[in-house]
Amino acid sequence: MRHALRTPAGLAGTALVTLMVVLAVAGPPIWGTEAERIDSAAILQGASAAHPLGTDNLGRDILARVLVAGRLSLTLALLATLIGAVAGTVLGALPSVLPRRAGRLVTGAVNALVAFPGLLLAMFTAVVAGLGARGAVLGIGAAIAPGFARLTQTLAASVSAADYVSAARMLGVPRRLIMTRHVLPNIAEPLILNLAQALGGALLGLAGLSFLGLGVQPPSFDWGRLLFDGFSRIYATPAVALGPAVAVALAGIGFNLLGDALARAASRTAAPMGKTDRRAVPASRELGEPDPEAVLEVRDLTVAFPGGATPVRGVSLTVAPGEIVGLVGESGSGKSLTASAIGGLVPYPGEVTAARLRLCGTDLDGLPEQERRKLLGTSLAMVFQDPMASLNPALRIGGQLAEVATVHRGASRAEARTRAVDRLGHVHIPEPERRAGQHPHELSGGMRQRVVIAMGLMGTPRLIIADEPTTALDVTVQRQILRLLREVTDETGAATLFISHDIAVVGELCHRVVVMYAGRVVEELPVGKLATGAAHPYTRALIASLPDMDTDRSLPLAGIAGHQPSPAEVGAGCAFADRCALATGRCAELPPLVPHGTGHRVACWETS
Ligand SMILES: Nc1ncnc2c1ncn2[C@@H]1O[C@H](COP(=O)(O)OP(=O)(O)OP(=O)(O)O)[C@@H](O)[C@H]1O
Repeated sequence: MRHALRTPAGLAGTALVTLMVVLAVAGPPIWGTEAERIDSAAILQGASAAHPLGTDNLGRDILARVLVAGRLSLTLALLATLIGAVAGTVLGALPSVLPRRAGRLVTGAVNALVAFPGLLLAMFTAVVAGLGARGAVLGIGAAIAPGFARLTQTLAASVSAADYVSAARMLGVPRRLIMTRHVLPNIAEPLILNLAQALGGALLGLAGLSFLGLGVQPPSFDWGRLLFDGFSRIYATPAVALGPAVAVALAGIGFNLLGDALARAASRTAAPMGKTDRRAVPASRELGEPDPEAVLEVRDLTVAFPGGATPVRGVSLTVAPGEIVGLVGESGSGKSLTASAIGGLVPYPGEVTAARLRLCGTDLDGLPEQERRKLLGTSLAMVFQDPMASLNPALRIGGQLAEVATVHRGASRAEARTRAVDRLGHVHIPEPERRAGQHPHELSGGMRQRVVIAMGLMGTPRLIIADEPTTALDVTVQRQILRLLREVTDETGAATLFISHDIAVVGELCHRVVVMYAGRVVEELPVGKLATGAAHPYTRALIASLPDMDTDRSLPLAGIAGHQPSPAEVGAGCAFADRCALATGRCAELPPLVPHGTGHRVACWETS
């Protein structure tokens, strides 16, 4: 930040803004009397030694008036900017809080206002609100608001994709609270930085309105008003108009330069905001027997996006209490979208359909929205890939954990905090009391992931969905987190859906493995059969590509030739056929997922 302010532009901006602020504070007490002193002997004079910028029609010194007018000009600009910023931020935040239809209406209105010329909007509002300083401030505020609204919407949209916002949504935190607690604090910095630039614009705008006679009215005067008064004499005695014009220009340039420098400094130092990694591709169809014991029961789950892409097609799976099921497949096979669909987190305009989607024996589909959120919030814990993105960087660890208990259990703040500290200890975080008072950036990656797991344990989760929870961690920490997941599953009896592209890790941790390819389940088998009993050519190829003790390290690792088709490319038959050595003409028809021994199912014409 300091570095950016030390650039020539930053220094010039800081100097000009400091000068304007000093002028606003010291101007009226020093030159106030001189600015108001009427001198009938010196009416309408040009520049002279006694009056460097001349005098007005009452013989008042224009230089003194310019120096005094700084206070009113800056105060009005500040007011207009604050009004515009607050109104704009509220407008920009509304779509995230309102129901979808009303939200779209507000977004449409903001878009229309952004397209409307700002000065016309200001003049229109100023005239409607009444001539004078109040009308001008409201007018300029109205002209500034759409820009802030658009900025808020854009920034909020980027933060809304963060995992910690998804987690809060899934926990059933009300939208209003998500906005004020998770989104606004994380977009406050760019919004505040934008204020400096907006202030420069407001100064120019207000001067413009006063110059047009729509702003400050006599006997008050700001720079715009002085410009208005001197303009008719500009050809005879230019100094009378140039004085206020230079003041407006310098102030406007100063605030813009400072705003630019601050924004540049922020963009250089800003930590990346949370991101979600959601790619997609097509999948498989099968209806197993209904399982009343299952914690999670998914039948024929499909996620489609407009334009024909269906990255998840007919996925069916169940997870029993205390069971860890691995959902494995290469990048883009639809694993994360399947998890998002279960958690109700598929982003708009994605459409989720399922013949059955049951959590803890309750049909999620038929449940009213509020109850669904409550059930998901209390029974489902989600652990995402990037723990930093899963935690709100602006909140302390303890506060984030406590939110779960206050939202769902109605716990008092003290109770919620005690439980948060207890849960942190439970996931083996040393000095949990101290850690609870820290922010996410003060913790290591592994510790953050433990915090995310602890957050899941704030409720009494029946299902834990861990989406690539160790991908962002180094190997040693990976092991610790995997051990912790196993421990938590054993202790709580929760069902765990463990998503990974790493079949070796899945083989170590899970009881059962579900293999996805291009949006479908192609094989489901007990982990014991993985090494030698896998039947689908894709599963076998995945296992064959794993290096072992006998692998010749001088040769490149074996891979699977070809690439997985994208959701838009998937045809009617087996999506793996193009890469499969066993493929025959029959593979043009979609193979169903059929039993292949105990607890084993496979979708392949050639091996089933
Ligand atoms: N919001 C979206 N709109 C359109 N397509 C999407 C969207 N989100 C995901 N997809 C598509 O869905 C497919 C599956 O994505 P998904 O994230 O579920 O894959 P994945 O198996 O979890 O991959 P990875 O292991 O890389 O996370 C991708 O090909 C992606 O293009």
